[in-house]
This record gives sequence, structure tokens and C-alpha cells, in this order.
Amino acid sequence: MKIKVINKGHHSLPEYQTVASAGLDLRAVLNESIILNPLERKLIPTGLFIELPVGYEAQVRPRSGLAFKYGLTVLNSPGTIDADYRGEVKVLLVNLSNEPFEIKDGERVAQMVVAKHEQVEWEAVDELSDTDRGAGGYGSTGKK
Ligand SMILES: O=c1ccn([C@H]2C[C@H](O)[C@@H](COP(=O)(O)OP(=O)(O)OP(=O)(O)O)O2)c(=O)[nH]1
Ligand SMILES: [Mg+2]
Repeated sequence: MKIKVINKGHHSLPEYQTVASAGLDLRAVLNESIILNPLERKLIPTGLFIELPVGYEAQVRPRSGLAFKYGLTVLNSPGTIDADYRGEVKVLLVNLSNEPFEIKDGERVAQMVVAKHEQVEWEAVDELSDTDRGAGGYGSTGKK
């Protein structure tokens, strides 16, 4: 898969941290640290530009450790990187804790999962097929 990296001095290609990891960790590429105050959101540059094959997407997801320890998450999770996007991959972080959080250059702020996806063609109809569930949702099957 093609990838262009700017600010190469900062870090290498995104990596899987273990042999069977689904996510590639994304690092912040910053000239100076960013402070995220409580409830503040900021777009964090990664220095990465990717060229996904048609039929693939990349999902930008939070890291659970940052979410659990610091309330830091990806606001639009999962962020969607389209196969025809040629801009920089950015991470929309939000701080849901009561404390300011400092993001330093090179820190792993999120992870990216590359996945195959379908594109559908619609067939417009007046009636859909019957199912047991029907229109039930939002807890219709009960709690336990
Ligand atoms: O977390 C994200 C989400 C999106 N993008 C880039 C890649 C994606 O292909 C493009 C558009 O994203 P999306 O479709 O989610 O945003 P939109 O608000 O619908 O913008 P657009 O009108 O450009 O599609 O922005 C990122 O870099 N990071
Ligand atoms: Mg869009």
C-alpha cells in the first residue's frame, strides 16, 4: 500500500505493535506540544498521506489506554479515510476529562485499521421483506 511521510525525521512508518494487531498506531507530528483542555477538540497531524486501493477504507480509532487513563478519545470515531483521499491523515482528538492533556511530538495518539468495504447499488422498492424483528430496535429485545 502506498504511503507518503512528511517530517520523516520525526518517526518511521506506522507500525503494528504486535504480530496480530489490527491497528497501526498513529503518532502526532508536531513542532511543539499541543495542550487539550477539558472538552477541547483539535485536529492532530500525523505526517502521513496514504493511497488506499479502491474498495479499502481506513478507520481512525481511539487508543483504549488514553481513553481510560486520560479521557482522550477520537471525537468522530471511527474516523473514515476514503480510498480517494490524498490529504494528510489527521486525528480529531477530544479531551473528555477534567484535566488538561499535553500531546507531545511523536506520541501515539490513535490507531488506524485498514479494512475492505462494499459499495452498494440501491434497488428502490415500496416494500421490504418481513422479519421477526421487524421495526423493533433500541432495546426492544429487553435488557437481559
Ligand atoms: O478522522 C478523520 C476523518 C477524515 N479524514 C479525512 C479523510 C477523509 O477521506 C476526509 C473526509 O472525511 P469525512 O467524509 O468523514 O468528512 P466530511 O465532513 O464528510 O468531509 P468531506 O465533505 O470532505 O467528505 O477527511 C481524516 O484525515 N481523519
Ligand atoms: Mg464525507
